[in-house]
Amino acid sequence: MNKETIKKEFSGILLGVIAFFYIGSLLFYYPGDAGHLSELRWFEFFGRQAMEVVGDLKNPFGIFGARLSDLLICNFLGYVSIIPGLAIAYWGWSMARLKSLKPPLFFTIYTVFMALVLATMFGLSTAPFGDLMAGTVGRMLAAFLSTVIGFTGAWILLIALGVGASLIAVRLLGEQIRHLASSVGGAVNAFRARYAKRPDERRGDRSVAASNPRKKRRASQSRASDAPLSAEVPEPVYDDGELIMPSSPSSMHYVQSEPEPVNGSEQDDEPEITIREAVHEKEADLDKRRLKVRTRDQVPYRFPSIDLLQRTRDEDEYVDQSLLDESKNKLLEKLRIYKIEVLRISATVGPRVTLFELELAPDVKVSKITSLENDLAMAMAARGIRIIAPIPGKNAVGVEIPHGKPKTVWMRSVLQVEKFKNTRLTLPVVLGRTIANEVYIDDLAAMPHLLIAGATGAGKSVGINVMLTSLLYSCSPDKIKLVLIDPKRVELFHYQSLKKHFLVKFQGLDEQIITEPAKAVYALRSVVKEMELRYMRLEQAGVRNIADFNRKIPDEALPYLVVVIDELADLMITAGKEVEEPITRLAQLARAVGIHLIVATQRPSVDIITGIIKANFPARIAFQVASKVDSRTILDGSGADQLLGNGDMLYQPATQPKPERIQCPYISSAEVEAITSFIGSQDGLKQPYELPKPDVNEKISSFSPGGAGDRGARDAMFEDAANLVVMHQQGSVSLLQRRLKLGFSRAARIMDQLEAAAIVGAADGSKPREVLIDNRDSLELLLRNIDEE
Ligand SMILES: Nc1ncnc2c1ncn2[C@@H]1O[C@H](COP(=O)(O)OP(=O)(O)OP(=O)(O)O)[C@@H](O)[C@H]1O
Repeated sequence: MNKETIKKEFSGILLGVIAFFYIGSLLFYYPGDAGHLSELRWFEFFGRQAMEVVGDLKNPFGIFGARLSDLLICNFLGYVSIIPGLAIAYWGWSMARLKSLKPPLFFTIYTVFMALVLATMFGLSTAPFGDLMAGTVGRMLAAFLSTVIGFTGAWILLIALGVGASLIAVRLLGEQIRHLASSVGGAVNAFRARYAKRPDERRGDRSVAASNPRKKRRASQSRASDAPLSAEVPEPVYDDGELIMPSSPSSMHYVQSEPEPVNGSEQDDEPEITIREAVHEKEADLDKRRLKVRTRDQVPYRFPSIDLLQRTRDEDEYVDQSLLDESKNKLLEKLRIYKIEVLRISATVGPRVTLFELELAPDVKVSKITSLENDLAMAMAARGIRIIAPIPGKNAVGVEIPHGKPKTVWMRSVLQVEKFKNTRLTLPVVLGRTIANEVYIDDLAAMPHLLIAGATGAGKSVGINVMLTSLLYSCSPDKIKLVLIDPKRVELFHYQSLKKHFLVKFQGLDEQIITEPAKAVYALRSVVKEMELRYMRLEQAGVRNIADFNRKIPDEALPYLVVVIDELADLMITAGKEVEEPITRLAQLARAVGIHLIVATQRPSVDIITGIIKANFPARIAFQVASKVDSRTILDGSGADQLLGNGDMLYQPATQPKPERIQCPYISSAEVEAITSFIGSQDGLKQPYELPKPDVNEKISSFSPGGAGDRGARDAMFEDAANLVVMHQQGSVSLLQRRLKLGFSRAARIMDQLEAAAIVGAADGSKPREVLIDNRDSLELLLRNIDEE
């Protein structure tokens, strides 16, 4: 339990005690106590006289209780003053259960309002208890209303106000009230179930549990299997150690329907669920930073204000316990059928899915649970179930289950955080919120290129807009330039307004956003040429990368180039190799000179995302895809086929073993337009950033450095092979065969060339060769040096 939780629980308990004291004092109000209190001054609680007075008081809550009740009942709202005491209790409950504090706030307003209405009603009545119920304030309000709108008018108005307020309260608080009722009901049922058992049964349970807690669980499992219902449940069948799904429809029936508890103790055996607290990102006003800057050519530039993004209401953090319990029960029920014993369970409620972390009994094989993915999805009648077995770095298995209350993550909310405002990343791109509600920001410069795939409508274009918007909010036009290639013609046209600030200009082309495949090839070759020229400049300056160059010669600082291709398939179908070659070249070499690619496709098939493209894009995002095969193509594993669409995504950074589930924020076209128009309305830069003309006649691969000093003899795949070997740190011929789809003799020949270029060591029998180059930066330098020899 962390400090924050302890603090909240303590405040909750304190408020509960205050509510008890408040309500109790008023309930035990005794009119005669006022006479005794008049002997004391109002602040006198101690001393001999106070002790004597306490002895005479009838109110069991002492001097303070008697005074409080006298003040509120006689001078304020009479007995009706008790009602706001319920709100204090509700505050306490919400605090202790770590719930959102909005419902208690509504409830407080409602109870105070209703207390005023009821007190006035009692003030209007002529009943003998009217005075005590209404108090002075109630009487005054009643007198005022009956004077202004008459006796009948006052009643009509008060009834209308009371009914109206109650209807609004039921709308706003209905779910919470139901939940509160179900929590109380659940506790009562559990209590009744326990004590409904015969005393000898209870004794039996206790003795089993006392001797061995695990036996207790087994005992209840065997009781469950003795019940008539379990006759319908087929035993899971194993074939050669593999679990086979039971085919009997009756098993489905059993799972779908709520199983009758066999007896009261069935519920007791379920592990308690711990709800993990969501991460509370520290908010920060993005507009409270230096918004006005001067570009290098002394043109004033103003960053877009955060107010250009819609001010959307924060969604409630309220965790619907009943939905959570429902999912947990279904999950545990299913696992119980397959005899998978769970020791502990915790839940993290994310924007779209809940992650249940299950700690399994030591004798349960992890593979047993992974094989249940489809089965669980069917049992829960839900899409989007994903099993992470095990969760990296944890002694637990994760099961992600969509919850019934999906929340939209808004762009504004992910940018207005301290993490983004104070980021030190070179090219910060916000990707969304994790299941723990944390804002996930990554550095495009470190990725260093990003491949995005997802079925149509899954959220790729929104995702690209989110990334570009993050860059526009964090980088000035001096720092980044954009190369936008949009074969679909409709996705990136809003960025046309950035032409005077962020879009590059291609020599020989009029457009700044490229839409035709032939021009896309030209544009990509221009970028390759730019890369070559940048390498030359880096070399002249004697530095290794763009960051060092910009530090060394700030007056000639090079901007980072972000190349976005929204939709690769359209280009690959029409231009094939001509597109693949420059993309591969850039992906392999461009990082050091500050050129980064974001490539998206809705067709993650092997003819679009070729082995060579994939090998050079270690960071990948998968939105929802149609099939497991597509998921494997993009992520090398399943999972993306189980996503929910609308920005639900898996991000696989180059440095992590397993992808992370993130909900991409939503940004509308209108918001993108507002931002780009705002930038476009400012004075443009004096000089556009111009990319050089490509050497159209020269084949792209002519930039390939080869091995052994003999350029002509080098294989065309030499450089790809070098990158692959360095990336995997494994000098094996079979790796080249597999990843580059080469025959053995060609792969072996390339391996010899790599040895001649001192990229790998000499052959040592059947062992993989030693890789002599540690990282891609060193490889890039080496390749350039060999090329010049
Ligand atoms: N992060 C998100 N949050 C909420 N809704 C989203 C999100 N992303 C996308 N959507 C919804 O899905 C719709 C389609 O999204 P988008 O245009 O990004 O899909 P796409 O993958 O680019 O499709 P296509 O490949 O056909 O262009 C959006 O109009 C929006 O309604």
